[in-house]
Amino acid sequence: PLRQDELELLVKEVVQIEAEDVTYICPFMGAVRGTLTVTNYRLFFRSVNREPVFVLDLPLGVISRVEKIGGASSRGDVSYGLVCKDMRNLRFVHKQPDDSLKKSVFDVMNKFAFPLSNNLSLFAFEYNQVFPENGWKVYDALAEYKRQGLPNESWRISKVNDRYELCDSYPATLVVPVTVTDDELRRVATFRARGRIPVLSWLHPQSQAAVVRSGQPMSGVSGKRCRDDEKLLQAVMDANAQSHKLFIFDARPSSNAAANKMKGGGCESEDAYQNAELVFLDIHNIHVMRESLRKLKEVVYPNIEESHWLSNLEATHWLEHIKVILAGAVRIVEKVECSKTSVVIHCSDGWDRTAQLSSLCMLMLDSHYRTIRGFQNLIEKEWVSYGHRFQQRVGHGDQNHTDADRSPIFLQFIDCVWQITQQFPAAFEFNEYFLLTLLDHLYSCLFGTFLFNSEQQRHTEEAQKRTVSLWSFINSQWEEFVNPLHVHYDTHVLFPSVSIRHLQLWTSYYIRWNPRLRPQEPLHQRY
Ligand SMILES: CCCC(=O)OC[C@@H](COP(=O)(O)O[C@@H]1[C@H](O)[C@H](OP(=O)(O)O)[C@@H](O)[C@H](O)[C@H]1O)OC(=O)CCC
Repeated sequence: PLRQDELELLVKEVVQIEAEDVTYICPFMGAVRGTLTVTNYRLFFRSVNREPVFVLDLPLGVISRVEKIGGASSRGDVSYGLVCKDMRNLRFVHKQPDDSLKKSVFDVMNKFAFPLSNNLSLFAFEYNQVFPENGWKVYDALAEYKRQGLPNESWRISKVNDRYELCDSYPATLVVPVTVTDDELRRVATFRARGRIPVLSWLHPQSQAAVVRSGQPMSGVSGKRCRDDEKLLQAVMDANAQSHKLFIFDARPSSNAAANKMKGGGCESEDAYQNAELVFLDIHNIHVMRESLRKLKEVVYPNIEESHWLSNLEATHWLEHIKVILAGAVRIVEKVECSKTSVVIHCSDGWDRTAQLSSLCMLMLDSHYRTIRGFQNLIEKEWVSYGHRFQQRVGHGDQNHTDADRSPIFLQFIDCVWQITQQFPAAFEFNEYFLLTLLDHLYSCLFGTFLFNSEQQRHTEEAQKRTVSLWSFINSQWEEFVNPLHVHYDTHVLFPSVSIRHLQLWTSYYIRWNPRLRPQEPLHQRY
């Protein structure tokens, strides 16, 4: 590849402004003078009069907010802070242009960093690079269900959501027990949060035990029941000859499930679901997770206070949340694999914690998802097609950085995947660089894969025609993302240890920008 320190424009990428006398205030090296170039996709800073040259190459989508720090100094210098979504903050000082009419480089940066707030479209809708493979074809729901041996004598493919009229955040293709009719499904949809009815995510190839996902039952404070919902869950259980029990995993703390009753939500009562056992997994909500990452960023960037490192890390609760999510997924895997029992996973809405749990348990249960293409399928299925609200959780191109619906749920999932790769280094076809690249493009707004909230929205906005899939790019340089240690075992089920002693802070991601700490060296060995 070309030398990284030259600005290499992508197709449709156009320089918007260039400023000569800009100084980057590096927290580690101090002031670095250089030129700052802003394009419709990225910010590119290159030092002058310095060996080796220092470069910052940042997709504008990573910027969470640009804030002016203080007014112009006596010498007309203005200082700006760029708070980023990828665990770093950048600080620049720029000589205010003499005639204030001229747009400053930061005004231009603001405009292209927040296109949605400036009546511009995301760069992904201009970027039309052609790759050897069309990544939008990587995932096909029917092919994936066929791979799982579906439909079969117990499970059918329903078209009840064909034009998203049953549930606008679900995919058009749903798998349900053969004994439940579409009309019954429509009645169940009125009883489950946002119409997100219990549907099949994964079927065990040997035991036929099922992993089913859904939104919470809208039982409310009065404990309303829905016969069709009860029949559906009974049919899920009956579809598995191996077991006379159904485990319902409610991802939430039981207190939150109770609190949701006030808003009409709630959980399955054991008298209404006689053959079901209800288990709460104590995973906190999106607000708790957003706050936890905010605290983690504070303790890792820019400086790591050596003396209180471990207590500061513990105080963020980040690794505690990772542990609880992994522990929940392992409990589900034990039920499905060892007890051959079918499970239903839900939370409040069924698009954050439920997606984390269903995708993590499928990753442990089915080695297909541990291949590069299989993992792409897993994300397209359990996250993209089942309506994880990527746009809302990330806030692509939107300047409203205080939006309480933003939350690092997908990052948390990738962190959990990374933890499992550390415990089973040969079990995955992909490497750490693959996971880091995915996260970079969660924010970059270069590809269409993570830009929407639902399959319906993706169809309406013709995402597949108007944007490039991240998988087109990934699969065009496949060898970069392969794990050399990988050995494929078809029927290997992974049971990761979830004790906090075996979990690690993912320093290659969270402490990526502190050059003094070489990420390949685990942090705890340094203190
Ligand atoms: C008095 C009014 C009661 C009330 O507002 O209930 C609302 C709940 C909000 O429910 P919670 O489950 O705590 O929080 C919800 C979940 O995080 C859900 O994700 P998921 O898909 O993982 O479910 C998000 O989509 C929702 O935006 C969020 O509100 O708030 C709480 O339960 C907080 C209790 C500490």
